[in-house]
Amino acid sequence: MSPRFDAHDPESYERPRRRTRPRTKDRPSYDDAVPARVTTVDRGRYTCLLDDGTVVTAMKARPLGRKAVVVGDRVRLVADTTGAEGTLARIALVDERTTVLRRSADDDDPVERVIVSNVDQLVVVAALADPEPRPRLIDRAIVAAYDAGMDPLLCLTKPDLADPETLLEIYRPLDVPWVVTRAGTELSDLRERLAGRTSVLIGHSGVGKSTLVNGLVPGAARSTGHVNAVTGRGRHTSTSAIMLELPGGDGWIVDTPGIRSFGLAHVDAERLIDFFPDLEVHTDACSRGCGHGYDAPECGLDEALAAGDTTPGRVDSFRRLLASRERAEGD
Ligand SMILES: Nc1nc2c(ncn2[C@@H]2O[C@H](COP(=O)(O)OP(=O)(O)OP(=O)(O)O)[C@@H](O)[C@H]2O)c(=O)[nH]1
Repeated sequence: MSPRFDAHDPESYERPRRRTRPRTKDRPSYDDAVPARVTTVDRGRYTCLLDDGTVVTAMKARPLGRKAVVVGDRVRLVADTTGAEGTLARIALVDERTTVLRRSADDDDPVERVIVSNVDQLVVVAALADPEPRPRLIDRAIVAAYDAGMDPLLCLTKPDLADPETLLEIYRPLDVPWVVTRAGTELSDLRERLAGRTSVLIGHSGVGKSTLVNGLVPGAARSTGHVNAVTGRGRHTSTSAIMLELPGGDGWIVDTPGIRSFGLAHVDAERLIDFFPDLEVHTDACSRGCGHGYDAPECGLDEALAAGDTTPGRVDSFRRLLASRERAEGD
């Protein structure tokens, strides 16, 4: 059996004897701890990148307890940080996160998962066909981005299979920037948007995210799958989030496993309308207390629909999301 503590464990040295001194809450200062960034997590092992490019494998130090450490976290490492084969560092501290992207499996799921931290742009990758685009999932992801204080970017893939125009008609009125990418091309529009930023890529399985990542970061070797002809779904070929530096040090991307749902249990139903700015402008004339839902009487959204100032698809997307959130909050 391996010992529970070793010489590097911050709690193990100068451990007071119980009878002579009361237990202190003071933690070691970690002055010598080495700053690093978590690039991927696999079964309790954290791959961390030091500022000088050294890749170090680490585990959590005991004082962190059950605190989650996620991809994107800026951490302080102690113990062996050489990165030499077979060595293991310890994550002693996690720096305060500037942003966190969370999602729950469903809107009423109390278990929230932090997917990634410290990113400033959320790239919603959606295929124009194979699998069919799912505007409601896209809308949810955009809401999640705004809620997390990140800038959304819509990235539409597989333009050789369907005309982007159909989907762009929905999203053009929003202020959400978009790019269209095709596998095997330069990806220059996307690169421009990613330059100098830290971006997380999310999207339903099979939309071509791994293909994009491989195009952006040569050598990333993200495995690509084939879309199942029957279900239209990818095979979930990517299993864990991973953070990669763009060539030339021009920013970072985080590739996440394909997702099927994007629960928003943490977003207040009342605030939802703020995340649909193209619809929000039509609610000025609504009476106080108007919830803008399906059954709201004399709602500005219905007037806008009647006047042709918005589309049924957009209003429906908002109202479905609202109904789902209200149901969850009423539980
Ligand atoms: N026609 C066409 N096919 C593409 C394009 N980009 C990717 N594909 C194909 O779409 C399939 C799925 O691509 P992946 O990159 O594996 O998709 P993913 O989103 O990473 O899927 P997961 O790994 O399951 O999350 C592959 O067969 C790709 O070759 C494109 O621009 N056009």
